[in-house]
Amino acid sequence: DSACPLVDIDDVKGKTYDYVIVGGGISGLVTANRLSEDRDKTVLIIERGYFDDKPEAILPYYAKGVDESVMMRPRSAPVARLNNQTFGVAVAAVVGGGSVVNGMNYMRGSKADYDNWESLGNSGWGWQNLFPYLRKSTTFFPPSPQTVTKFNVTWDPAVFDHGPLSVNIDDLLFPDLLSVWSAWRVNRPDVPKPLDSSASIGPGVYWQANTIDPREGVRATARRKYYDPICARRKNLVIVTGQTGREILFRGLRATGVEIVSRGDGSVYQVFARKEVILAAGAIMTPQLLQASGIGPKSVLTAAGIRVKKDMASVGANFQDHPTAYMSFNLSNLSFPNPTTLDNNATYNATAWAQYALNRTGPIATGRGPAAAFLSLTHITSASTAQSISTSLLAQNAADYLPPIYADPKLLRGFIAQRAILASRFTSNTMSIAGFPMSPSGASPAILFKSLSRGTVTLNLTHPFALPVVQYNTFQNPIDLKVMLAMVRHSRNFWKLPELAKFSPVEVSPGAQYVSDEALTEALSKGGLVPSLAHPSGTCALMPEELGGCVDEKLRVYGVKGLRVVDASIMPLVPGSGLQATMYGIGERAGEMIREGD
Ligand SMILES: Cc1cc2nc3c(=O)[nH]c(=O)nc-3n(C[C@H](O)[C@H](O)[C@H](O)COP(=O)(O)OP(=O)(O)OC[C@H]3O[C@@H](n4cnc5c(N)ncnc54)[C@H](O)[C@@H]3O)c2cc1C
Repeated sequence: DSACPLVDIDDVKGKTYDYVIVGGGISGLVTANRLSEDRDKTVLIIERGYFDDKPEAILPYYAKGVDESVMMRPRSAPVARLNNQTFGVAVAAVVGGGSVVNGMNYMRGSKADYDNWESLGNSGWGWQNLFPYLRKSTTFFPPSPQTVTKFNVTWDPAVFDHGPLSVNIDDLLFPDLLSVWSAWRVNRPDVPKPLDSSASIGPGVYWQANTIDPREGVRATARRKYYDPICARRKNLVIVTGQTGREILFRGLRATGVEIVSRGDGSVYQVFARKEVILAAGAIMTPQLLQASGIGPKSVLTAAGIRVKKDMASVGANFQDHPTAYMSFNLSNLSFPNPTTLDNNATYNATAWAQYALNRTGPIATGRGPAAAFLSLTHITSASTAQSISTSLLAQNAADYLPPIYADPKLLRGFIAQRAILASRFTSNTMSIAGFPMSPSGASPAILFKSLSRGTVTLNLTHPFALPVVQYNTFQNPIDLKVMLAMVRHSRNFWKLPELAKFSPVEVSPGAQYVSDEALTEALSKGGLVPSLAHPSGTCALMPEELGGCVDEKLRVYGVKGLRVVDASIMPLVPGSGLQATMYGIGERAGEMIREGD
């Protein structure tokens, strides 16, 4: 299926295409697929990475780790409130982008997450408008009837379609999952009927799908599902690999093409866009490319010696991710098999690989986490605490807890608009603020979905074409820490439930000895807490320009012509979920919108 002709760079140099897309990750490949449905239009994708056919890119088993050979890992700037640690920033560089290396969890945000986008002044970007595209991208594969019955797995078939991306719920569910699952549902009359998280219902305890094709037992990637099946037939779609788009070319303020540097020999050449240049390089690299091309904060561009084409503070601001406390517990008396059996039991391991070789099923064809609790602030604290957090948030002088770029009045106005929406959601039980993936192994991450702190992505001032400077600014806003501490305590209390006593859970990280706010904060800030779950977003936000937006409702970059952004940079507020489901939906929508000349 991947017998697609590899295009030589010499065939592309100096040529003109209708659309030039920078980045062949999720959004780039989905957009390209839909654009090239019109055979009269030519589409070129420029991708920094290469096609990767290693087992790591194909077997679901390998999602337990990340194949570093296809990653760029810019080192973040020190994070002041995490003991000045620096962190490797997860940026995929491979055809298929994040979909080739990610954890394969397929989850959509809740309705509220997308409605928040619309409330920021982005008409047509609420759940109702986005849902058809989320749905359109997917085909759902349930587990076997036996598994469905034994675990009472539930989902709503109406939220899936017959789209290119196969998503499944694993057939292999570990027996102890039943205990953990029912413990999450104890004392939770307010949590809605469990479904699959793709139903976007809001806070609750849900099954969650994986981007796996169970018919072949392989990871379902943007490449495998949106590129391989069409590449041989669509002569109007071309991808060049190992090529980095380093500067957008302009005639006046109209984008006319891209300057490219070849990873192989460093040669530099140009390609041209008759209609549009489309950025799909992801939330870390797109703002870098915009800034390197003269679109970004004047202060940064001037300091880097770049001529300002459009002074825009929003490029690289509003950076959000999901800080995560990797809590863990030692569990005893686990049933057989459990999530650790594959690594600990040689016989089971050998049988699993044999089963995979025979018919592509079993543990090697299985995803990582079939279920998670998505909780609101009122769930993890109480209605009155949530109210007081919301009130104290609104009472803050916003600029006190934001990076210096927010001296820009539009950016500050935009943040204050975001804050008003989040503060009201904090008390409403419509939006998940914390995620707790569920595994009967003792691994118990606590994911903060709704940071109020904002990071930045900025050019390396002395080497503008090098990897950018990533400032997470985790916990700059003290409310984030307050919520994270509440989440850690919530998780501790969870593992003390009588329903889980048979496992005799013992907290290993951060460690039960850390009790006070101060002790817990110190322990977390020295280790176990990371600023990112590889969900960078927001760095060229879809918002009105007077609120510090970067792209308009048609994803066009403000102030210039012929230039759009379609990747995770556009999310004005990060959803309470992994990002890939939303990125497939945005790619679908962008492709249709651009094709129809909107
Ligand atoms: C390790 C990891 C685990 C994750 N786990 C999950 C998960 O379990 N569930 C979930 O929902 N989400 C997960 N995600 C997030 C999800 O995969 C991303 O949000 C999603 O891929 C973003 O899509 P995108 O189109 O914005 O960017 P990407 O998919 O990252 O695509 C960007 C592409 O642009 C290319 N590129 C960058 N710069 C240039 C340039 N200058 N020139 C040419 N090409 C360029 C890159 O090589 C890449 O292929 C994970 C991500 C990672 C990295």
